[in-house]
Amino acid sequence: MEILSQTVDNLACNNTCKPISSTFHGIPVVDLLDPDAKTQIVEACKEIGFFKVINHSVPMEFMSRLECEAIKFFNLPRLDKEKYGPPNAFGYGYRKIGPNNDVGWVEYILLSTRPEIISQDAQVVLPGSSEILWSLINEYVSAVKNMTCSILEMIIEELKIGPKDVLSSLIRDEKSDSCFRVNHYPPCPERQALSGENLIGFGEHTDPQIISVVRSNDTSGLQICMRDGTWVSVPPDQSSFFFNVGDSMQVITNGRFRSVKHRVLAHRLKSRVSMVYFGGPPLSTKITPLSSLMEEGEEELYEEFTWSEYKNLANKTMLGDNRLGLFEKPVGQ
Ligand SMILES: C=C1C[C@]23C[C@@]1(O)CC[C@H]2[C@@]12CC[C@H](O)[C@@](C)(C(=O)O1)[C@H]2[C@@H]3C(=O)O
Ligand SMILES: O=C(O)CCC(=O)C(=O)O
Ligand SMILES: [Fe+2]
Repeated sequence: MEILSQTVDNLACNNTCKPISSTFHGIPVVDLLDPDAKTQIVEACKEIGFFKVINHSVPMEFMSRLECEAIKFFNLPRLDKEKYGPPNAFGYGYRKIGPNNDVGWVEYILLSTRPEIISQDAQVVLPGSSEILWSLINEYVSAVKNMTCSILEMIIEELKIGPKDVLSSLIRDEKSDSCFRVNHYPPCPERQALSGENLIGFGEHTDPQIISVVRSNDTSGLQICMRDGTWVSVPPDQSSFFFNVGDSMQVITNGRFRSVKHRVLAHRLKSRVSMVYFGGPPLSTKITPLSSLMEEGEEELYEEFTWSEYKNLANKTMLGDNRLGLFEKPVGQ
């Protein structure tokens, strides 16, 4: 009990957070049927590193069926779920996020999307009775991956560099080190709700990959950090997708696109369920600015690294650390 109450206290959002404006209505919304969609996506990646996509190709039933099955899994008794964890690096996780003592008011399933790992995970991570959950995850991930590839191709077209599949081929590659996570944030405890504090569901961080795609139920909680350091709440929309620029994309564009800092606060009354696809390249990929994007005389802002090096380093950091900062070149060198 002692440990539990300590954990809860550690999770309270403290005063180091800058003031939060209420729900933000300025999130860029990109309608994929709009002829200007490509321009809007690139603009959003530069300005905020975050945008919402509507009129996409993923059927609503893929999302709602997966959400239903995931809720059934999270409703299992704790001991049953814990047979599939703690995640190493994949599996069921409860409260603990990553390998370095980060905690959140969250439970989750974390999976690789690599075919050989995903089939191995199927036995380890999910209960035999969850074959349905398993097939819904596969169906969902493959649809979201296709949509993500189209977005990456639109970005390349808008930047007027080629070839068109220079980024999408990385996440279509069968060795692509992409992963998928289903998060469940239970309502925050009564004690916390009464004191007026919000619990941190998932602490502030940037995603290390190229791009991440979030879909959630209708419960708010996701917040993004704007350029001036203020946190704004993203209004939930269960039929849309929210794209985050990741650290690797910031490097690939030599700082033109912004890897957005984000976090999740637990809701007082309602559960939040989110599904996040993280598009990552094969482990051996060199993460460097696209040469076709670089202007004459432009200097690379980061030291060269491979995705495997970055991932290994990320696993040694705390969630909120500035991982990319470790690779920044001193200005003027
Ligand atoms: C604390 C950590 C969890 C994390 C690995 C890390 O050491 C730092 C990055 C974290 C993050 C954030 C985005 C994704 O949710 C995630 C799967 C990822 O690739 O990087 C998590 C990692 C994790 O939960 O293992
Ligand atoms: O739950 C969410 O909306 C976002 C979760 C997240 O940022 C993550 O899993 O990396
Ligand atoms: Fe994230």
